[in-house]
Order: sequence, then structure tokens, then C-alpha cells
Amino acid sequence: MTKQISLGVFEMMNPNNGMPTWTHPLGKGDRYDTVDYWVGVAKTLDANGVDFLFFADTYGYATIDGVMPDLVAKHGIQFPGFDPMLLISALARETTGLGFVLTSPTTVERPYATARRFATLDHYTGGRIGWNIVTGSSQATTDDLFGVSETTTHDERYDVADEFVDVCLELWEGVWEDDALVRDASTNTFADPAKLHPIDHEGAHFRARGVFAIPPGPQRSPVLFQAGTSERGRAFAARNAEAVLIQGQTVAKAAAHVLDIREQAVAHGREPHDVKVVTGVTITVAPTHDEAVAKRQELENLYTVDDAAVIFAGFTGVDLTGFDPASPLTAITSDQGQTLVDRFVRPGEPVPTVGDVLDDFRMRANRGFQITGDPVEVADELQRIVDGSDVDGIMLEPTFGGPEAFEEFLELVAPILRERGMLAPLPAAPEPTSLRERVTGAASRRLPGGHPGARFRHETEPVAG
Ligand SMILES: Cc1cc2nc3c(=O)[nH]c(=O)nc-3n(C[C@H](O)[C@H](O)[C@H](O)COP(=O)(O)O)c2cc1C
Repeated sequence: MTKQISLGVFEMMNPNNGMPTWTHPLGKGDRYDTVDYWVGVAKTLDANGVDFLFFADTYGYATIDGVMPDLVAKHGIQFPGFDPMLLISALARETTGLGFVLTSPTTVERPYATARRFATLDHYTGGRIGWNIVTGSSQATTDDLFGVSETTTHDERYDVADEFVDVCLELWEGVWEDDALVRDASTNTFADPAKLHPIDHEGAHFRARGVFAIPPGPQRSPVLFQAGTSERGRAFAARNAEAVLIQGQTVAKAAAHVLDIREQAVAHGREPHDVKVVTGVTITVAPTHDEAVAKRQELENLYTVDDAAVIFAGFTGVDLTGFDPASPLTAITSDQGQTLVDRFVRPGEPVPTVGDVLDDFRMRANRGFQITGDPVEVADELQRIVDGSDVDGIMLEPTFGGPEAFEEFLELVAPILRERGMLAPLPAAPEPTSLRERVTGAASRRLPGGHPGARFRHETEPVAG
């Protein structure tokens, strides 16, 4: 029997969260700047049993040699972009069970501020917050915007990230004992100072000393997501992540990726299934096969090679705009997005041309499985992916950039998946559950004991539940 999976939805808070589609009648992405739009999205997802709404985010935007290409502003290519974190309290208030996963980088942020923001949101969401830990896409642009002059290599950024996450975990897990918050007006005791344990961290990249000013929320630590897929990115995930986002392309490749993550988790002293793997899927579904194919074609017609080249440059730092499309893409290395480059240039395999790469990228951009069909075809394909790769969840990627990307799925495909036991039954009304329980299937809202962050806990503290 196919296993039960988690269901998420991928969004970005900008007019075109994939390829430029906002001009299409179904594209509502240009409403990204209104609270009402997102409240509507969140309520629909909540009512339909979706586990989490994921916001990808970056401070940067596509640049080529430090300059923003005109097309970025003209077509609104992942630009301009708001800060999703500031919206979450409003969405949490309007929803009951939907989780929220926010992207925040370990490059230009500081551990204490990051820990504080996520701990606050753990309270305001009632334990429905997750952190997508990124070492930064558009990093060169971000560095320019933040005035960062020292250059850090791809792998060094993950070393920094390991330490960054450790500091956060120590703040979340190690400072407050479970019963440190007393709140007893009769004795004028708000918190018990004997049950607060200051941290004293001095590492290669960060120093942090003192007490964390936020008492534990329902989850204490947000659910830790991660999405880097390079060798070093996977090692980081195996150590830190509770959920890894991948962009599966074929069942065989996804299966190998999942296996690799599980094996590396074991090497870090964790159980193989302690790390859940969620793959991106772009689904174009309609009542009939032909309608779905026509819709997908309409979508692809919106994607131009020029837009693709700009997005490609933004992700990889590699400018293909000036190249002859027939020229081979040989020996490209990029510190900004090695994974993306590796996807196209593989040792021992025929070297693609610049034109091949851009055409492929135009259709897939930075995405997972592309599935088009009628509801049963889509359900069958998802079942084949889950059975064949052992992924634990799927995340719906945007199509035209409006709610249609998930509304039709929820109406047409989700009931079939529920019948097959692949999605949890829909409760009569959304139920307040922590994001950790929903995504990892854990029985506890708290970080599991096998996670490295658990080592910061105090022995006097009861096993969290
Ligand atoms: C599904 C998915 C979502 C991602 N979302 C973001 C994001 O929102 N912001 C970001 O800076 N990087 C994002 N990334 C990029 C990675 O987190 C990572 O920083 C990048 O791939 C470089 O690391 P790598 O070389 O290990 O892959 C995402 C990647 C994937 C697969």
C-alpha cells in the first residue's frame, strides 16, 4: 500500500513566483502585496487539509555581473518582493491547522535575531512554524545590498550555517526549563531565574552569550527544513534537517537522492526516517486529459528563453544570455548554485548546448516533477513517484501564479489520493496540530530526542511531549 504523505504548497511573495505569468488571466501573482489575497489562500489551504504553506524567499534578485537586467523589473521576474515573515501572524489568526514554512538565510542574518523571530512565531502560530534554512541564492546580489565584502565559498557557507543553527538550537532548547515560566501573580513571580540557563557560545563564526528572552512555544524549535542538494548541502541536511525539499526529476533520481539523505542521516547518528523528504511537483490538472494538455501548453507559451536566461543567471551566477545557443556548456563552475549547474553538466554524459539548457530550464526552471493529466492520471503518477522513490511528501509548485495551482488539485486530485490512503482523511473542521506532528508524523510537538539539538536540553527537563 502507498504510504500517507504530507502536502505543502510553494509560494513566493512576488508577482511571478516561477516564470513570468502574471499577465495571464489565471495569474493572480500581482496581488502578492495585499494581505487579503494571502488570507484567502491560507484559508483555502487550511480548509482542505494542506499541511503547510511554504514561502521561498531571498533578499536578492537576478543580476548579471552585479547589474539587474532590465527584464527583471520589466517583467516582474521574482521582483519586487515582500518579506513573508511579517504576514504570518495575520495568516495564523485566520487559520487553525495550516503550518507555515519561512525561508531565512544563515548568511546575512544573525543567529540571535533569527532565533527570536521564529520563537515568537512559534507562539503566535500555536506551534505551526517551520524554518527553511538557506545558505542563500542570489548571494552576490544580497552581499552587495548588505555591503558584505568578504567572499565565502559555497562549502564554507554551509560550515557557517552549521554553527548558526547550533546557536539557535541552544537558545531554543537549552535556556528555559519547561517549568521556568511561572506567571504567578500571587507571588509576583513571572519566571524562575534558577531555571534559566544562559548560553556561552564561542565558535569559529559566532559568539553569543546570555539568556534567551523568549520562553518556549509549543514546538520550542521551529521545524527545520532545508533545500540544498549539493554534496555539502546534503551533509548539512543529514545533520540538521527534519524535512528536506528536493526537486525530483525522475523517480530513479529521486529514489537515489532520498536513499542518500537517509544514509547520511544514519551516519550522523539519526534514524533513516528522521529526515522527511518532500519533492516539488508542478501539476496541471483538468477534468479531461486534453484540457490539461492544452492548459499546460498555454502555460509554457508564457515562458520565454530570455526570461529563463535571466532566472538562470540569478540562480547560478552564470550568464548564458550572450552565448551562441549551439555552443556546448562545458566545465562551468559556479559557487552560487552548483546543484543547478551539475544538473546539466555531468561527468561521462554528453555535454548539452547552451540552447538545450535554456530550453530545459525554461520549462522546468528550478522545479520538481512536471505532471499533466486528468485527475486519475495525476493521482497515478503521484502514486508511482511515492512508491518508487520513498518521498514522504509533495509540495505543489505554482503554475500561472494564482490559487488555481492548488484549487484544482484540491478539488479533483486530493479526494482520489485520500481514497487511496495517500493523504490523511479530511477532518470536519481544521484541527490545531503542530507543524512538526503534521510533517514528520512525530507523536510530539518538540524536536525529537535523536536530533543533535536535543543535546542542549537540561537534564532536569522532562522529555518533551
Ligand atoms: C525546493 C527548493 C526551494 C528553495 N528555496 C530557496 C529560497 O527560498 N531561498 C533561497 O535562497 N534558496 C532556496 N533554495 C536554494 C537552496 O536552499 C540552496 O541554498 C541552494 O540550492 C544552494 O545550495 P546547494 O548548492 O547545496 O544546492 C531552494 C531550493 C529548493 C530545492
